[in-house]
Amino acid sequence: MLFEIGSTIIMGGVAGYAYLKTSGSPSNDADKIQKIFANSGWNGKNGETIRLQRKAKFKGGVEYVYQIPLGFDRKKIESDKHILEDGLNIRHKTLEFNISELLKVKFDITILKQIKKILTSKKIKRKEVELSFDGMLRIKVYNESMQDSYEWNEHYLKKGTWSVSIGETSQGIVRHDFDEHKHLIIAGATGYGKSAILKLIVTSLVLQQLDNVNLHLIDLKGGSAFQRFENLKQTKHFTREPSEAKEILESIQTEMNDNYKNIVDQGYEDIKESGRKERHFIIIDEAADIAGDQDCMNVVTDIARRGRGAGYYLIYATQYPSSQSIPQQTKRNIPSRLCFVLDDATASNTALGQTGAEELPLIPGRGIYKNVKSQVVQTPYISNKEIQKQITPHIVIRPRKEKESEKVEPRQSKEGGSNTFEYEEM
Ligand SMILES: Nc1ncnc2c1ncn2[C@@H]1O[C@H](COP(=O)(O)OP(=O)(O)OP(=O)(O)O)[C@@H](O)[C@H]1O
Repeated sequence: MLFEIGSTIIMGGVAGYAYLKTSGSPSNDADKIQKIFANSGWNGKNGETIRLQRKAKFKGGVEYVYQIPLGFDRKKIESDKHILEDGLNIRHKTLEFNISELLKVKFDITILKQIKKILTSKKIKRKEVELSFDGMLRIKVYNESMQDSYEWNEHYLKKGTWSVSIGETSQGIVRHDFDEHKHLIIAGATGYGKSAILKLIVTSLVLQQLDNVNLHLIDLKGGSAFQRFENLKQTKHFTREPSEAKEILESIQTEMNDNYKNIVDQGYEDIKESGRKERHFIIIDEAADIAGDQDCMNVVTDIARRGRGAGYYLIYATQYPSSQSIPQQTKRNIPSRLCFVLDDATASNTALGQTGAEELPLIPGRGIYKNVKSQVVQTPYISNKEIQKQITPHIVIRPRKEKESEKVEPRQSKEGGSNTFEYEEM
């Protein structure tokens, strides 16, 4: 009996200690935000600071709404958002705390060691912050950070649409709707998820729009990320050679011009209004490799400018964002960006139009998706094995360089059947 009482007191004490040590009341965040702003010199021109107007709880966090003083530089806070996050996390860590683990503690001389081990082995949840401005400054403080990885599964698909799941946040899935926002620029240092998201986009488009999607894959990275898609019936062009890229781009441009003319001649504003179902995706991975070829870049710019009306959408990926690899005119026509971690603020500015990508944590798949607003996302990850499983039914056997006159009736592949292709990623 005495032992039971003793152990209950100890457990209660330990739980309380863990809570006090790691948690704070959410209302303190408002004070902390105010202090962080003051210490960071984020003031208006005459030194006035932000004023809290209201706060409201939402599922997963609290939103603070502030009045901002005149002359307030919002870009500065956006780029230095990490200071806000670090400040909010200094004494405000939450442990994933499970009482059942404490109940397993043995009452011997190692008890303190056991408890310390439990506490230190727990994953610390970091609070994340989202900023937005609509005349007021809105700061959303999330109680939990997003996971480091989200495995892809079929619930990410939105069949029959051009809306592709490209990210997870603690608030849910973020989608890029190609019929709404058209083209997309993807940038990021090597090894942080460019190829992975491109493969996910291609796989999603094929599964969502089997009969309507046309793929033009230009893979200049020297690897084999796109090779598994080469024999899809939806793949109209495929190359890994910069020398072939020009020919392919020019033939796409000719076809786009004809389609555009047809659509406009019939009195429609764009492909969506015309009711046509097919769309074309020109996907260029390592666009920097054709940036020096003015003819190629003229076509790229033309697709970025006029492709939206004809249903020709560009996905333009590079690991070296610079004014040469992403020309100004191309950038102007592609407001949507997905950016993984980059080396410095200059590269982030070029790719995203704002700094911040250089501050992203070094987690593959962690990026900033910028569309109407910019938000940090974790891209869902689809393994090569899963891609193979999903696309195998759509692979056809056909001669490598097929000419119109030589077209053979494609044979459909069966999953696991003799027509399956296996590729090793380089
Ligand atoms: N969204 C993700 N979630 C979890 N892990 C990921 C994600 N994206 C990529 N990875 C991991 O990072 C590795 C590198 O990703 P990926 O090949 O896409 O990088 P990359 O930016 O294309 O690099 P490179 O330019 O060198 O090819 C992958 O093999 C995978 O293990």
